[in-house]
Order: sequence, then structure tokens, then C-alpha cells
Amino acid sequence: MKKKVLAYNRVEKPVLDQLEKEFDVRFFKNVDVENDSDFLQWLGETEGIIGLALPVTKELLDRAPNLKIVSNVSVGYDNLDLPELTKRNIAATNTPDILTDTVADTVFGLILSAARRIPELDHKVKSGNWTEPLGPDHYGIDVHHKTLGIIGMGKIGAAIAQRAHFGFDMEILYHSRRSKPEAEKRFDASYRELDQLLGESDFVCLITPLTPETEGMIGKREFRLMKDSAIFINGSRGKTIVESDLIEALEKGEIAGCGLDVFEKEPMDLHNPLLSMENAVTTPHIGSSTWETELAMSELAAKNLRAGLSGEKPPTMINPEVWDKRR
Ligand SMILES: NC(=O)C1=CN([C@@H]2O[C@H](COP(=O)(O)OP(=O)(O)OC[C@H]3O[C@@H](n4cnc5c(N)ncnc54)[C@H](OP(=O)(O)O)[C@@H]3O)[C@@H](O)[C@H]2O)C=CC1
Ligand SMILES: O=CC(=O)O
Repeated sequence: MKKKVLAYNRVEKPVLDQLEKEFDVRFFKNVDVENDSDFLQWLGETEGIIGLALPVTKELLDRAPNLKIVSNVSVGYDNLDLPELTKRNIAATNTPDILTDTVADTVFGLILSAARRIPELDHKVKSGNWTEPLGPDHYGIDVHHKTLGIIGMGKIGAAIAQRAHFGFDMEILYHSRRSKPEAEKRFDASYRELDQLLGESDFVCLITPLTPETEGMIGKREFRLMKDSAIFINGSRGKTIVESDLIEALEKGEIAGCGLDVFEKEPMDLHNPLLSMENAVTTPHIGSSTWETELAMSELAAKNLRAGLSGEKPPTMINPEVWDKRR
């Protein structure tokens, strides 16, 4: 009998088609996971979960007694209660590396869009309001030769630094839990304590995972430490910042603008003030969303799932101690 698999929200079609040949798969999209009876019934029987951003809580796990693996189609895994999965010997996997360059491209797109006011000016042209040559009211600021502060010099942070250093001659400052000698050598990057980085950077780019330590790490105090000409970019998770404090900082002119791919609530509420702020460039959490990268992520997640269900070690495990215990 085929093993039962629950697919959630996003698994690319060719990969889902293949998985359906190998397993008994049910696909769910945006269901109310606490109350959808079909979902809960399948959860009770399933051995593997594959998908994007399913909140895997203790309560959900209580309803999934046969579960052996949760295969996230994302590098971030803040949706998982990892200690609880590990305690129950359930493997957890993610999709690192293959999305790094794509996400760095997105972040750089936000930097350029916010600095050069591209969405705002695009709207001006298309709405028929480009009726005379534009002047200082519509100037942007340079990106090249400015100072970029990266909070979270991990894989994506380093790929952003690479673009900034080699492509735009920017000075790179960074803050992480540990110093990064390789980034210092390759990109001439300099380590700074967080407060110092905030005060010295023209562009502040946040790209850490969401953890108890990073939740709300950028709020009122941190926005005040930034230059009033600074542009703040968030590619990490919405909850790493206090969104209402960002809105206040923009309203008061404590910073000049922002570029956001992630939000406290996704999709955003229609009354969110960011929606009407011209100096806030927004994208709908599409950091890794290119055809090539989404397919590669689904393929890697499927590889992890297959391994986890056939007793092999999944290639990109987040909790390898589960595997060590199983052997
Ligand atoms: N917008 C989007 O679509 C996407 C968003 N992301 C987000 O980007 C995150 C990073 O991905 P990736 O670069 O691959 O991950 P990595 O694990 O390679 O890098 C994470 C970095 O964050 C640093 N970090 C962790 N905790 C802290 C802290 N408390 N203070 C300062 N720095 C900290 C780590 O520092 P150290 O090395 O010193 O431990 C590390 O340098 C993901 O977890 C996800 O949330 C990822 C993909 C797409
Ligand atoms: O947000 C996306 C991820 O891969 O993490």
C-alpha cells in the first residue's frame, strides 16, 4: 500500500505529479488547519508532510500519530515547533542554498527600487501624470558607493554582500552572532555591534531567521538609531521587526524609506498604512519565487520526503539528532 502524504500550499506541479505516482497524496491549500475536517482526517493518517508555511505546532502533531517527516519547501522553518518534532523523533527538513542567489536578487531589487523610487515613478508614468520633465521632488538617492549594513551575514546575507561589493562598490558592514572572517576577506566587510551598524549604514538590510532572539529585534529604538536618510530592507520575516514602529518611523521621517518582502500578517490587511506610503516598496513574500528556484526547492523537498519515508537520511535535515537516534 502506498504511504500517505499531505501536501500543503506550495509544491510545484511537476513535483506533485511525480509524488502522486509514488505516494497516496492529498493536496490542501490555505485551509483552516484547526477546523477543516478533511485536512484533520488526512493528517491523522499521513506519514509525511511536504509544503510551505504549515504551522506545525504541538497541537497539530498530537493529531498526526503516524508522522515521520515534515519537509518544508522553504529555508526558513519558523513555522515548525522544532523541539517538539525532535522529541517525537520526527524528521524536519528545509531547502537551503538553492534559493540563496534568487533571494539576494530580490533583496537587491528592493534596495534599488526604494532608492530610485521605481514603483512610485512607474505609477506616475502609467497613470498619465508624467506631463512635464521631473525635478528634485522625484530624485532618488545613489546606491553605488554607499554603506550597506547587513544584519544576518549567513548564506543570503553573503550573497547580498557579494552583489553590493562587486557590483556597486558599496562598503559592507555586518552584524551576526559570530564574526565572519570569510566575508571580511571576500567583501572587505567589517563587523559592527548592532547599534553601531544602524547608525553608520545608508541601507540597513535584515536577513536573519525568525527565532525567539530575533523576534521584534528592530523596533522604535532601532529605527531612531538609523540615519534619517536611511532605507530599511526586510527580507527575513515580518515578525523580526515591530511593523507599527516602522510605520511610525516612516511617518515621522526618522528614516527615508523601506523595501519589504515580508510582513507581520501575510497577506497584509487592506487597511495597513504601508499600502498607501509611497516611500514603502512592497513585494508579496516572493524572495525565492522564480520558476527555476521554486522548482528546485520543490524537488529538494521531495527528495527529503522520499528519504524520510524510506528510512534514509534526508539530505537537508534541520534536526539531524533524530536521524542519529534512529540508527
Ligand atoms: N523573503 C523570502 O522570500 C525569504 C526569506 N528568507 C529568510 O532569510 C533567512 C536567512 O536565510 P539564510 O541566509 O539561508 O540562513 P543562514 O542560516 O545561512 O543565515 C542566517 C544568519 O542570521 C544570523 N543570525 C541568527 N540569529 C541572529 C541574531 N540573533 N542576531 C544576529 N544575527 C543572527 C546567523 O548568524 P550566525 O551565522 O552568526 O549564527 C546567520 O548569519 C531565513 O531563515 C528566512 O527567514 C529566506 C528565503 C526567502
Ligand atoms: O521565505 C521563504 C523561505 O524559503 O524561507
